[in-house]
This record gives sequence, structure tokens and C-alpha cells, in this order.
Amino acid sequence: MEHTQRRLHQQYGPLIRITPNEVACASPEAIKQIYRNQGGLDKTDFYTVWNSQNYSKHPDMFTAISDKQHGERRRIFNQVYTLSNVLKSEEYIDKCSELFLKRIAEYQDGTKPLDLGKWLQMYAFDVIGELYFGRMFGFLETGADHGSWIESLDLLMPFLCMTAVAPTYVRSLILMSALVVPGSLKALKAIDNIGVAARKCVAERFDTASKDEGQHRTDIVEQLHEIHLEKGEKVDFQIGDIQQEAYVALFAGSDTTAIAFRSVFYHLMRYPAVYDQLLQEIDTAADNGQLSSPVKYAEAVKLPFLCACIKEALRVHPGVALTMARKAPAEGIELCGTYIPAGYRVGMNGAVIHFDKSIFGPDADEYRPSRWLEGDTSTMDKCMLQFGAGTRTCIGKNISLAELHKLIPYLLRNFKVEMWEKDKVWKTRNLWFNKQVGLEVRVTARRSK
Ligand code: HEM
Repeated sequence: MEHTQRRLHQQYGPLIRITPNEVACASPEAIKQIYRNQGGLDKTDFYTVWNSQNYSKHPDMFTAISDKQHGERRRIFNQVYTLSNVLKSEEYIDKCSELFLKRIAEYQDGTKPLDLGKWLQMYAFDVIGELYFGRMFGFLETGADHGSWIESLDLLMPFLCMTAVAPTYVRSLILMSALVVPGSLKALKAIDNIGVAARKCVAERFDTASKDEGQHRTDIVEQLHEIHLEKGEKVDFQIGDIQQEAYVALFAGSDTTAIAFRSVFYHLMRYPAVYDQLLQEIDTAADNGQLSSPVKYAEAVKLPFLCACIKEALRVHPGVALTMARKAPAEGIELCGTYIPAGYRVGMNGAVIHFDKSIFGPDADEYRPSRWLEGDTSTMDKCMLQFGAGTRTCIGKNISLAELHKLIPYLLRNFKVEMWEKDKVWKTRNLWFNKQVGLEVRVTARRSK
């Protein structure tokens, strides 16, 4: 999809009509018009299909349509997702990282490939477990798909994405068809599986908290619970709202982060000179006593080439790779000199904007991390949509950024990672989340831990 959209923009210019009532825009200047920092445009009903769980009478942050309502709700718990707050739980991310390394060490005799893509998703899930519920779910411990959650996400994404991009009037037909089409029925069951899991995880968390008399960790569910106790009545933040946050985390917190990890490792393996340069930076820092084991976030962000490799991987392969649609406001909106009347949908796709040569340079199609180290990069930064933009920027980005910056140098310091089949190209499937398959690797120990 993203390849087609890039080609169409090349052929027809920065504005293309992708459905009878939706216009995709590829002009970087339009980012601040569509994704405003204040008074944002409302989302479209593309989003409503992604949460049908009825946890709360309020929508979750991702599916909330009205920007005003979204702002009011997000203010209630935004603080929980700040970087400084996420980093208060850094030691628990480390616990997951240590277990992750221990588990992949089991593959270092080189007799069988390690499905790094799958293990990274299991890692991302267990980090969500630690951060939200004070314990890993057990993906890394068992090396298996706990509760079939990964399988469930893989089943539900095609169904929900197809429903979300379908015209509004066709949706009920798609939903009804699920009763007779076996694949769709499986998808509905998969949605239910994640929905039930979120309720269960929160209930179990409360159960543990009631037994351990205040000795429990202040994980995210605990913090949300405190918000409920302190001002739940005043702002109407109830247990259902906590379950809803847990649901979004299970839904949005593992696939996206794993996609980002896969992109970093895939590109490093395909560009050995970049891999070597990064390794040199990591080893020098470690040899100079500037890297702990596991690596601290504050240490990782002082490694410029590491940060550049991560950013470049998110540029060439953003996790969300469809147009993030918004409603044109009542007064209409002028984009690229064309007036778009109210009622139309307008949006941009990170996987299009990130390849704009006027912003990222003539070699924008290439993976080249050092572009982020050459002079003033503020214009490029403003055109990065990997976490969305404006009032609806990703609430979980600090969780993912902490995972990425911490795990990558820790892993590379300890293991050499190579493609199992040299030059094998990954396969990607763009269903809103642009997930990759085929990241089988050989790992070899670099040093004893
Ligand atoms: C590398 C990892 C991630 C990527 C690439 C990513 C990407 C995005 C993008 C592009 C958006 C904007 C969507 C739009 O405007 O239509 C978004 C929003 C959102 N993401 Fe993420 N995300 C990541 C991780 C997470 C995590 C870990 C969580 C939760 C634990 C999360 C929860 C959300 C929520 C709730 C929203 C809606 C925010 C709002 O409108 O206030 N994401 N994400």
C-alpha cells in the first residue's frame, strides 16, 4: 500500500483522492495544518472500529473522535506516560532485557535459527506486563505465545483494518459476514481474547494489591488506580477506564514496538558498515565505563550514532503506514493551494512523508543513519510522523523509545547478530501496523556476560 501511495504521489502530485471522500496529502508543509498542536482536527470513523469492548462510556485515546473530548480525557492520566515516569520503572525493563539475553543465548551454538522478530515481540509484551501489571506475562520465560495473544493480534488486524478502511455503510455487512465466514469469526474471537485478557490482568493486579498490604510496586495500573481513587468521581475515571488503558497497551504496545526493533536490526544486518560503526560506538563507550549492563536510558541517548540508527529505522519503516485520517473542519481547509470542503477526510502517511527528498535529501530512499548527524536536523525531525503528530501523538512512545534505546546496545554488546539466510529480504504486510515477517538470525556470543 505505502509503495503504491508513494508512486501515485510521484505521478499525480502532493494531493491524491484515495476514496470518494478522502484526500491523502504528501506535502510536509501540511503537517502542522492537519495535525495541529492546539485545536486539532477531529478523527474520522476509521478509528472507531478498533475498540468495541465497552469498558467505559468514554472512548480510549486512540479511537476518540472529538479532539476536544480527547484532550479532556488525556489530561487525566497523561502524566503516567511521561518519560521521567516511565524511567522510574527502568529496573523492570532491565529485568526483561536480562531474561531476553539469557533466552537468546540458548541459540548461540548456531545449530538452529533464532526468530528474532518473534522474540522481540515477546520481549515487548513482557515489558508491557512489567510496566502495567508489575510482572512479566511469561512470554520470555516459556518462549511461547502466552494466551495466544500474538496470534490473536495477527488474526484481528486484517479484519479490523479491512473494516476501518471500508465505507461506513458497508461495515455492518462486514461484521454480519463474520458470523458465517470462518476467518472473520476467528478474528472476532481474537478481539474478544485480547478484550478478556485486559479485564483479567487488571482484576489479577487488584487482587495481588489487596493481599500484599501496600508492598506492591507503583506500576501503571497502580498509578491509574490512584487517579481513580483521588479524583475518579470528579473526572469520571472508573475501573473500566483502567481496563481500557490496559486493553490499548495490549493492543498497541507490542506489535508497534516489535516492528521498530525489527527495522533497526534488519537494516543493521543489511548494512554491515553501519553495523560496524554502531558497534564501535557501543564498545568504546563500554570500554570507557560509560555503559552499564544492562544499558541505562540516560547512557544510551548519549550515543549519537545509536540514536541515528533508531531514528533512521523508524523513518524508512514507520510502524503505522496508512493515512492517519482527520475530518476537514467546518470552514474547510486549504491544502497545497486546493480548497477541501468540510466533510472530506484528509490525512498523511508517514511512510510517504518520510521519503520526501526536499526534506530528507536526494538519497531519502536510502537507509543512511548518518543523515541525522549532519548539521541542523530540526526540519527532518518536524517531518517525522512515526509516532503521529500534534494533539494525537502516540501516548506510549516513551515506553517504546526506552525499550529501543536500552535493549539494542545491550544486545549488540553481547551478541553478534547475522541474517540466517544472507541477503534474505523480509516480507511486510501493511494492515495499519506494517508488520514484517522473516527475521531469522544467527547469534554468536561476543563476550561472556
Ligand atoms: C514504536 C512503537 C510505537 C509506534 C511506532 C506507535 C505509533 C503511533 C502512531 C503513529 C500514533 C498516531 C495515530 C494517529 O494519529 O492516527 C499512535 C497513537 C497512539 N499510540 Fe502508539 N506507537 C507505538 C507504541 C505505543 C505504545 C507502547 C502504546 C501503549 C502502551 C501506544 C499507544 C498509543 C495510543 C493510546 C495512541 C493514541 C494517542 C492519542 O491520540 O492520544 N503506542 N501511536
